[in-house]
Amino acid sequence: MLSASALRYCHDRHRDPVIDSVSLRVKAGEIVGLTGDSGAGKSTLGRLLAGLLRPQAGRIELDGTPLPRHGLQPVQLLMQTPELAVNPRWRIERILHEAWTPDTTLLEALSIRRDWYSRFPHELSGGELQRVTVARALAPGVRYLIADEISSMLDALTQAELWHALLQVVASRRMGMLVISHDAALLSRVANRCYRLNAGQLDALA
Ligand SMILES: Nc1ncnc2c1ncn2[C@@H]1O[C@H](COP(=O)(O)OP(=O)(O)OP(=O)(O)O)[C@@H](O)[C@H]1O
Repeated sequence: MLSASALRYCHDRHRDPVIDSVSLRVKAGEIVGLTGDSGAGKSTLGRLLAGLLRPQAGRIELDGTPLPRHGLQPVQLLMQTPELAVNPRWRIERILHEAWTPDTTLLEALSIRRDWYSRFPHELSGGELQRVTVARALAPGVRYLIADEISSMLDALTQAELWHALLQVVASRRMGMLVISHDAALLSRVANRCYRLNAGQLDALA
Protein backbone atom coordinates (compact mmCIF):
# COMPACT_ATOMS: atom_id res chain seq x y z
CA MET A 1 0.00 0.00 0.00
CA LEU A 2 1.14 3.53 -0.83
CA SER A 3 0.31 5.69 2.12
CA ALA A 4 0.72 9.37 2.83
CA SER A 5 0.09 10.66 6.33
CA ALA A 6 -0.34 14.25 7.47
CA LEU A 7 1.57 15.72 4.52
CA ARG A 8 2.34 19.40 4.47
CA TYR A 9 3.98 21.27 1.64
CA CYS A 10 4.59 24.99 0.99
CA HIS A 11 6.20 26.12 -2.25
CA ASP A 12 6.64 29.52 -0.69
CA ARG A 13 7.00 29.90 3.07
CA HIS A 14 5.35 33.33 2.97
CA ARG A 15 2.11 31.76 1.72
CA ASP A 16 -0.34 29.19 3.06
CA PRO A 17 0.66 25.57 2.45
CA VAL A 18 -0.61 24.08 -0.81
CA ILE A 19 -0.90 20.73 0.94
CA ASP A 20 -1.93 20.77 4.58
CA SER A 21 -2.43 17.65 6.72
CA VAL A 22 -3.22 15.46 3.73
CA SER A 23 -3.49 11.72 4.29
CA LEU A 24 -4.21 9.27 1.49
CA ARG A 25 -3.92 5.55 0.89
CA VAL A 26 -3.80 3.71 -2.41
CA LYS A 27 -3.81 -0.07 -2.27
CA ALA A 28 -2.33 -2.46 -4.82
CA GLY A 29 -4.90 -2.98 -7.58
CA GLU A 30 -6.80 0.17 -6.67
CA ILE A 31 -7.39 3.25 -8.82
CA VAL A 32 -8.02 6.46 -6.92
CA GLY A 33 -9.17 9.68 -8.60
CA LEU A 34 -8.06 13.17 -7.61
CA THR A 35 -9.73 16.34 -8.80
CA GLY A 36 -9.83 19.97 -7.68
CA ASP A 37 -9.68 23.48 -9.03
CA SER A 38 -6.75 24.70 -11.04
CA GLY A 39 -3.95 25.61 -8.64
CA ALA A 40 -5.43 23.52 -5.79
CA GLY A 41 -2.20 21.54 -5.48
CA LYS A 42 -2.99 18.26 -7.28
CA SER A 43 0.29 18.15 -9.20
CA THR A 44 2.16 19.09 -6.05
CA LEU A 45 0.56 16.15 -4.23
CA GLY A 46 1.39 13.88 -7.19
CA ARG A 47 5.03 14.95 -7.10
CA LEU A 48 5.17 14.36 -3.33
CA LEU A 49 3.74 10.85 -3.72
CA ALA A 50 6.25 10.05 -6.48
CA GLY A 51 9.11 11.18 -4.25
CA LEU A 52 10.01 14.13 -6.51
CA LEU A 53 9.29 16.65 -3.75
CA ARG A 54 9.95 16.11 -0.06
CA PRO A 55 7.15 17.06 2.33
CA GLN A 56 7.93 19.60 5.04
CA ALA A 57 5.88 17.47 7.42
CA GLY A 58 4.31 14.03 7.25
CA ARG A 59 5.35 10.68 5.81
CA ILE A 60 5.06 8.78 2.57
CA GLU A 61 5.52 5.04 2.79
CA LEU A 62 5.28 2.04 0.55
CA ASP A 63 4.25 -1.03 2.55
CA GLY A 64 5.40 0.71 5.71
CA THR A 65 8.83 1.72 4.35
CA PRO A 66 9.90 5.19 3.16
CA LEU A 67 10.32 5.56 -0.62
CA PRO A 68 13.87 4.76 -1.75
CA ARG A 69 16.15 7.78 -2.24
CA HIS A 70 18.11 6.09 -5.08
CA GLY A 71 17.62 3.53 -7.80
CA LEU A 72 14.38 2.56 -9.49
CA GLN A 73 11.43 4.48 -8.05
CA PRO A 74 8.49 2.15 -7.36
CA VAL A 75 6.11 5.12 -7.69
CA GLN A 76 6.32 6.69 -11.14
CA LEU A 77 4.86 10.00 -12.24
CA LEU A 78 3.30 10.38 -15.69
CA MET A 79 2.82 13.98 -16.73
CA GLN A 80 0.44 15.85 -18.99
CA THR A 81 3.30 17.04 -21.18
CA PRO A 82 5.34 14.01 -22.28
CA GLU A 83 7.69 16.22 -24.31
CA LEU A 84 8.93 17.71 -21.01
CA ALA A 85 9.57 14.24 -19.58
CA VAL A 86 12.00 13.11 -22.31
CA ASN A 87 15.36 14.21 -23.61
CA PRO A 88 14.57 15.95 -26.93
CA ARG A 89 17.96 14.92 -28.33
CA TRP A 90 17.43 11.20 -27.74
CA ARG A 91 15.79 8.95 -30.30
CA ILE A 92 12.65 7.06 -29.23
CA GLU A 93 14.51 3.74 -28.94
CA ARG A 94 16.93 5.19 -26.37
CA ILE A 95 14.08 6.89 -24.45
CA LEU A 96 12.04 3.68 -24.38
CA HIS A 97 15.00 1.61 -23.18
CA GLU A 98 16.25 4.13 -20.62
CA ALA A 99 15.20 2.11 -17.55
CA TRP A 100 14.32 -1.29 -19.00
CA THR A 101 13.42 -3.11 -22.23
CA PRO A 102 9.63 -3.21 -22.60
CA ASP A 103 8.43 -6.58 -23.91
CA THR A 104 6.51 -7.09 -27.14
CA THR A 105 3.21 -7.69 -25.33
CA LEU A 106 3.42 -4.28 -23.65
CA LEU A 107 4.53 -2.54 -26.85
CA GLU A 108 1.60 -4.09 -28.68
CA ALA A 109 -0.87 -3.19 -25.90
CA LEU A 110 0.27 0.43 -26.17
CA SER A 111 0.40 0.31 -30.01
CA ILE A 112 4.04 1.42 -30.04
CA ARG A 113 5.49 0.93 -33.51
CA ARG A 114 9.07 -0.12 -34.36
CA ASP A 115 9.32 2.52 -37.05
CA TRP A 116 9.15 5.22 -34.35
CA TYR A 117 12.43 3.99 -32.84
CA SER A 118 14.72 6.07 -35.06
CA ARG A 119 12.66 9.24 -34.64
CA PHE A 120 13.13 12.10 -32.20
CA PRO A 121 10.36 13.06 -29.71
CA HIS A 122 9.15 16.01 -31.82
CA GLU A 123 8.59 13.59 -34.70
CA LEU A 124 5.79 11.79 -32.79
CA SER A 125 2.32 13.08 -31.99
CA GLY A 126 1.49 13.97 -28.37
CA GLY A 127 -0.52 10.76 -27.96
CA GLU A 128 2.24 8.60 -29.46
CA LEU A 129 4.90 10.16 -27.24
CA GLN A 130 2.63 9.78 -24.20
CA ARG A 131 2.37 6.03 -24.90
CA VAL A 132 6.19 5.85 -25.07
CA THR A 133 6.52 7.53 -21.66
CA VAL A 134 3.89 5.13 -20.25
CA ALA A 135 5.85 2.10 -21.52
CA ARG A 136 9.09 3.55 -20.13
CA ALA A 137 7.48 4.02 -16.71
CA LEU A 138 6.25 0.42 -16.47
CA ALA A 139 9.59 -1.17 -15.57
CA PRO A 140 9.40 -4.30 -13.39
CA GLY A 141 9.43 -3.15 -9.77
CA VAL A 142 7.20 -0.15 -10.45
CA ARG A 143 4.15 -0.67 -8.25
CA TYR A 144 2.23 2.62 -8.37
CA LEU A 145 1.57 5.20 -11.06
CA ILE A 146 0.60 8.81 -10.58
CA ALA A 147 -1.14 9.81 -13.82
CA ASP A 148 -1.30 13.62 -13.84
CA GLU A 149 -3.69 14.80 -16.58
CA ILE A 150 -2.07 12.34 -18.98
CA SER A 151 -4.82 12.38 -21.59
CA SER A 152 -6.18 15.92 -21.45
CA MET A 153 -4.46 17.03 -24.67
CA LEU A 154 -5.61 13.98 -26.66
CA ASP A 155 -8.67 13.59 -28.87
CA ALA A 156 -11.45 11.34 -27.56
CA LEU A 157 -10.42 8.25 -29.55
CA THR A 158 -6.70 8.48 -28.66
CA GLN A 159 -7.68 9.14 -25.04
CA ALA A 160 -9.87 6.02 -24.96
CA GLU A 161 -7.10 3.90 -26.54
CA LEU A 162 -4.50 5.13 -24.04
CA TRP A 163 -6.74 4.40 -21.04
CA HIS A 164 -7.78 1.01 -22.38
CA ALA A 165 -4.13 -0.06 -22.74
CA LEU A 166 -3.00 1.47 -19.45
CA LEU A 167 -5.85 -0.01 -17.39
CA GLN A 168 -5.15 -3.43 -18.87
CA VAL A 169 -1.49 -3.32 -17.81
CA VAL A 170 -2.29 -1.87 -14.38
CA ALA A 171 -4.89 -4.59 -13.73
CA SER A 172 -2.67 -7.42 -15.01
CA ARG A 173 0.20 -6.32 -12.73
CA ARG A 174 -2.09 -5.41 -9.80
CA MET A 175 -0.59 -1.94 -9.68
CA GLY A 176 -2.14 0.97 -7.83
CA MET A 177 -2.76 4.29 -9.54
CA LEU A 178 -3.70 7.85 -8.63
CA VAL A 179 -5.45 9.51 -11.56
CA ILE A 180 -5.35 13.31 -11.44
CA SER A 181 -7.92 14.93 -13.72
CA HIS A 182 -10.44 17.73 -14.17
CA ASP A 183 -12.55 15.33 -16.23
CA ALA A 184 -15.32 14.01 -13.96
CA ALA A 185 -16.53 11.57 -16.64
CA LEU A 186 -13.05 10.05 -16.98
CA LEU A 187 -12.67 9.71 -13.20
CA SER A 188 -16.07 8.06 -12.84
CA ARG A 189 -15.07 5.55 -15.56
CA VAL A 190 -11.62 4.62 -14.30
CA ALA A 191 -11.46 5.27 -10.55
CA ASN A 192 -12.73 3.09 -7.70
CA ARG A 193 -13.08 6.16 -5.47
CA CYS A 194 -12.33 9.87 -5.76
CA TYR A 195 -11.13 12.85 -3.74
CA ARG A 196 -11.29 16.60 -4.27
CA LEU A 197 -8.36 18.74 -3.15
CA ASN A 198 -9.57 22.05 -1.80
CA ALA A 199 -7.71 24.64 0.32
CA GLY A 200 -4.92 22.17 0.97
CA GLN A 201 -7.24 19.39 2.21
CA LEU A 202 -8.72 16.25 0.70
CA ASP A 203 -12.48 15.64 0.68
CA ALA A 204 -13.80 12.22 -0.26
CA LEU A 205 -16.35 12.35 -3.09
CA ALA A 206 -19.40 10.12 -3.00
N1 LIG B 1 7.70 25.32 -8.10
C1 LIG B 1 6.77 26.14 -7.63
N2 LIG B 1 7.12 27.28 -6.97
C2 LIG B 1 6.20 28.11 -6.45
N3 LIG B 1 4.87 27.86 -6.50
C3 LIG B 1 4.47 26.76 -7.15
C4 LIG B 1 5.39 25.85 -7.75
N4 LIG B 1 4.70 24.83 -8.31
C5 LIG B 1 3.40 25.11 -8.09
N5 LIG B 1 3.26 26.26 -7.40
C6 LIG B 1 1.99 26.86 -6.93
O1 LIG B 1 1.34 25.90 -6.10
C7 LIG B 1 -0.06 25.93 -6.33
C8 LIG B 1 -0.52 24.52 -6.72
O2 LIG B 1 0.01 24.16 -7.98
P1 LIG B 1 -0.27 22.74 -8.64
O3 LIG B 1 0.42 22.71 -9.96
O4 LIG B 1 0.07 21.68 -7.66
O5 LIG B 1 -1.86 22.82 -8.82
P2 LIG B 1 -2.86 21.90 -9.65
O6 LIG B 1 -4.02 21.61 -8.78
O7 LIG B 1 -2.12 20.72 -10.19
O8 LIG B 1 -3.27 22.87 -10.83
P3 LIG B 1 -3.78 22.55 -12.35
O9 LIG B 1 -5.09 21.86 -12.23
O10 LIG B 1 -3.91 23.94 -12.94
O11 LIG B 1 -2.70 21.75 -13.01
C9 LIG B 1 -0.30 26.98 -7.41
O12 LIG B 1 -0.70 28.16 -6.78
C10 LIG B 1 1.05 27.14 -8.07
O13 LIG B 1 1.22 28.46 -8.59
